[in-house]
Amino acid sequence: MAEQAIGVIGAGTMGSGIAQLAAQSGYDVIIRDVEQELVDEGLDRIKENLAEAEDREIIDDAGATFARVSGTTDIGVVTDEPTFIIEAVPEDMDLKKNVFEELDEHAGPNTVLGSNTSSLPVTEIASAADSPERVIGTHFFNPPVKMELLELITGHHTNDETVDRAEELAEGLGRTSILVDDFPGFATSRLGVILGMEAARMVEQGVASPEDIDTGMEKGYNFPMGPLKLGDYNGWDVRVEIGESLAEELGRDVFKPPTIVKQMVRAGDLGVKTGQGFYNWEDEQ
Ligand SMILES: NC(=O)c1ccc[n+]([C@@H]2O[C@H](COP(=O)([O-])OP(=O)(O)OC[C@H]3O[C@@H](n4cnc5c(N)ncnc54)[C@H](O)[C@@H]3O)[C@@H](O)[C@H]2O)c1
Repeated sequence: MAEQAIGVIGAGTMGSGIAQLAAQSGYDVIIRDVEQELVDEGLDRIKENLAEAEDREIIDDAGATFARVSGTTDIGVVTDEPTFIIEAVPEDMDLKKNVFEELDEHAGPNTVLGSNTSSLPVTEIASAADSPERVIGTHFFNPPVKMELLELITGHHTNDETVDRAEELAEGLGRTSILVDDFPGFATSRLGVILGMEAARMVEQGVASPEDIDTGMEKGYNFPMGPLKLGDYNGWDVRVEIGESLAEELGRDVFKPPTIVKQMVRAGDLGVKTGQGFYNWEDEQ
């Protein structure tokens, strides 16, 4: 089934980014948040980003693209037309389960339900739905319009049709998809977090400067961006949270954040978003 309309739950950073990507790819999109003000903020962000994309000649007509996007606070409206709905509410299991219970109740039987979780078990999120076979992890990267990967995560009950529909959607959105089983850290965070934590441990031990460690990986291993710079972009608070949860789930110390990272987080040096991480980003604010 080719999707015509996409529903997005949550109009925050990722929800608005996914909605923008879908609109740019030719889909009609309806985005839902809990308050009208939040819906409007999400829509404004999409409108601004589309105008910028037009200025940079990435799209032809920002107005026509934005006309494909609408917003609502009503669960009945967001589940009315779309046959693929992507949840992008905060990373909280109870919240996500409530959303999936509600979506499962309202959405028609042909609707696939995707979760943009970056670390929570998809199987547990899906357990809130009466039809867990139509639930799949659809993990986009930030910002969704620029990052080409879509990590698809199959829960214990996810069926083949759901996987096919998610892979078709990835193609429709111009993303490259990978298919991953529901293991802690999926395929990307599991490797990415180790690299970031180990690079930070190397700074702590005085092995080399952040610049030299990153340059080593960029020039020697052909990484487009070194692990410390990437951690600054992701935010070390988010990295610490994922690292600690993976250390516990997988029972491996290599995921544990070193003291230098914990101290940076305590001091509020989270990376690009606060202007300081392993690098200074004040000029980029
Ligand atoms: N930010 C990132 O870099 C990133 C990258 C990949 C994945 N993710 C994942 O994406 C998800 C969303 O993250 P975010 O950064 O966009 O969060 P965010 O806080 O920017 O946005 C979440 C939005 O969801 C809304 N919301 C809460 N409950 C809702 C409900 N019941 N119905 C509709 N909307 C509701 C909130 O009001 C908020 O506007 C999380 O699971 C996160 O782990 C984030």
